[in-house]
Amino acid sequence: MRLQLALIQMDISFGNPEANRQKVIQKIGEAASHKADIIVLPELWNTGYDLSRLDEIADPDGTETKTLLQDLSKKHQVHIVAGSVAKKTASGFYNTLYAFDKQGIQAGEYSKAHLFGLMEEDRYLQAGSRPGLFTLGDLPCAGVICYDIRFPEWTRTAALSGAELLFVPAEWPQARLDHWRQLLLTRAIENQWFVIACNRAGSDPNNVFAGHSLVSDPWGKIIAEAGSEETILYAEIDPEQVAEVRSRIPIFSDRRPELYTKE
Ligand SMILES: O=C(O)CCC(=O)C(=O)O
Repeated sequence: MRLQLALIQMDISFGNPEANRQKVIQKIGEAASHKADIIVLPELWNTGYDLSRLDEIADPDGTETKTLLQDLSKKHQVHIVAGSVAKKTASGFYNTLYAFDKQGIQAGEYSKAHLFGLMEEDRYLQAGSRPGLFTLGDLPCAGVICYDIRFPEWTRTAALSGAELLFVPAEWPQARLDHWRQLLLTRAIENQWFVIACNRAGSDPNNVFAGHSLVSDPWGKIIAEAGSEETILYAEIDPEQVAEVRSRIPIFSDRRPELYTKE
């Protein structure tokens, strides 16, 4: 069965969760009316990178985000990979992805494992340490966030755990657009899965962001790619292509894990 994807490549209002929340409600409504099966949001869509004000603006325990996205996925009968939000907990702040199925049930939660020093995440955030595995309907999925795609061991771990679709919410800067595209396609080819990457558009006081959300098939072929402007990127995929590519070149059964034990 083919699936319709909608990636919401939005600009994010710096440090203004209420404005971002209103935009997310409107964009999810628009994507749902295009008959999307899965809607994807970018990284830190509630606050942007206004990290020094997290105490004031991060979502306490993610409660507001979870309530909103549960309601929207149920109302529109659509799976939502809700990008990530800044979350405030008793043990500090996290950059956390949530996923909800069409019934409005929370399917997954993942906190960014590799913190990006160039954007001061290591100063303000705590790192997650659990993999982001979840199921939408009967689709085995994984989520990682932005800088995480530079760590092939981490995405390989998710593929070895059975994921066939990788979701990547991001706030990736324009300055390294070439890395973004090459890393995403490489992660797709080496793990023979779909890569569904939703970046933000626009800029904040410190960075201009690249946009260029993209969807790659398990062969590394780009199915859809956005430009740099705010948009909703639509793409159609056939999840059965994963099994077909994995049987054509059987890298998982050809692996030699006994050779890969440097650490
Ligand atoms: O790795 C990069 O070049 C960008 C990463 C990034 O912007 C992030 O993790 O927020």
